[in-house]
Amino acid sequence: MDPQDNAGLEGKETEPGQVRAVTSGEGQRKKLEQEKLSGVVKNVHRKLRKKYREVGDFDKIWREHCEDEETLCEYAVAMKNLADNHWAKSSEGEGRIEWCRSVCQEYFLDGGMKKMLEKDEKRARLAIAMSATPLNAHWNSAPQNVVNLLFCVIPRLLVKRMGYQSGKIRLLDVGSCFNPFLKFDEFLTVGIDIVPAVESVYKCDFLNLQLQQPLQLARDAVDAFLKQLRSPIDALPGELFNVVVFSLLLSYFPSPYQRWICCKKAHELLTLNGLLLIITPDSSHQNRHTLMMKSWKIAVESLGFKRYKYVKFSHMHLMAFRKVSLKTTSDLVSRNYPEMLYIPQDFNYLEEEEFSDVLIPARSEFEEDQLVCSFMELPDAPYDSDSGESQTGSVPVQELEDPILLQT
Ligand SMILES: C[S@@+](CC[C@H](N)C(=O)[O-])C[C@H]1O[C@@H](n2cnc3c(N)ncnc32)[C@H](O)[C@@H]1O
Repeated sequence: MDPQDNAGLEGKETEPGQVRAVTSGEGQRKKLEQEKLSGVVKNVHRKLRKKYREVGDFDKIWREHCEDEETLCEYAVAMKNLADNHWAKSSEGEGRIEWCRSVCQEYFLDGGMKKMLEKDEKRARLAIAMSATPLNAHWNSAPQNVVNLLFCVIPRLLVKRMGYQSGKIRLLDVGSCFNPFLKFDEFLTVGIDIVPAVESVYKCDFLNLQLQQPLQLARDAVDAFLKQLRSPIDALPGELFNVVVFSLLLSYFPSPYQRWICCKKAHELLTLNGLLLIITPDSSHQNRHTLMMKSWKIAVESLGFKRYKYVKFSHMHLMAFRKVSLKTTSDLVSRNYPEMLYIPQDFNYLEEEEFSDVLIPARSEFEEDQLVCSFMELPDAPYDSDSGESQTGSVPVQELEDPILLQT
């Protein structure tokens, strides 16, 4: 052993109960390796952004990017190495995957979705009752067809449209890289990536994925369809998945428009009441980008989602959105929703630190707040939970967990 390695001992567990001495030399080597690997990843993102700023034509630079196999392979190897040897031990690394898993468990398996549906149903009943019965009218005098609608038709529709009822949760992991969800039994996982780092991930460019008509098949047949998929995937039927995951995917793209396209595709690929899970890196403190996250919420909800959970880890934001409507809002153009999916790096001409402890603030907080305020002048999306919930005085648990909502 290198004598230098004995300097500055750190404790590290090897087997339960046994503590091995690890040298600061080893720690230093690991740190350097991690820096080198995240440097590879960051460089790819930077280059893509730089090219986008210079050339402007995203389709062209994306084609060239996807053809640059050497760079992409280096990226995939670096990501896998980070995941296997560095992030796995940190709460953030494994934490984001565990968070996705626990949200899905609570929602699909422990009654979360049912609760949300009951809430939706109550709201729908109330809305119909308000519009169909004269003010102060007694329930007994409501016309028979309204009663029928309220108590027979809507509940049946809701059950039919639950999307997930039993069996494995069908999960699409976009930008999967090393297929972190494959190990969980409750999921039927489909991992896709432009450069898979492991064999179980299918090669697929999500931005150019063609969407087809939904399959009209029973659950088992849909599961069988997913199990027989082969690389590369160029097209998929709509309404196929119960969950779509974008873990550290959206910040890969240099413009908000590509992030928007991804969210729109996720909406089409999800069954009604399915979940879109978005994780995006941000090492600044919890409140630094509150308005940016509010802006994302409005943009994503305009597609027919409703935010269900939000949490901030030290280095990332984690959001869960439910698909609550088959339609997206019709007023997409005038409100410019795609632009609302911005990240600080979009404006940052000096390069930034994405996965590090400190995000270099290129714009002052004042400048950033000004920019976001221009978005905030827009009225809230139709499914804004802030307004509805607080009026009734009932504060559901998931809203309490949502620091952004509490602040606003
Ligand atoms: C930062 S890595 C995240 C990997 C993994 N999801 C995680 O959380 O650690 C981003 C991944 O997205 C992939 N990716 C980027 N654009 C994509 C696209 N259009 N379609 C599919 N995958 C894409 C990249 O190849 C890369 O593996």
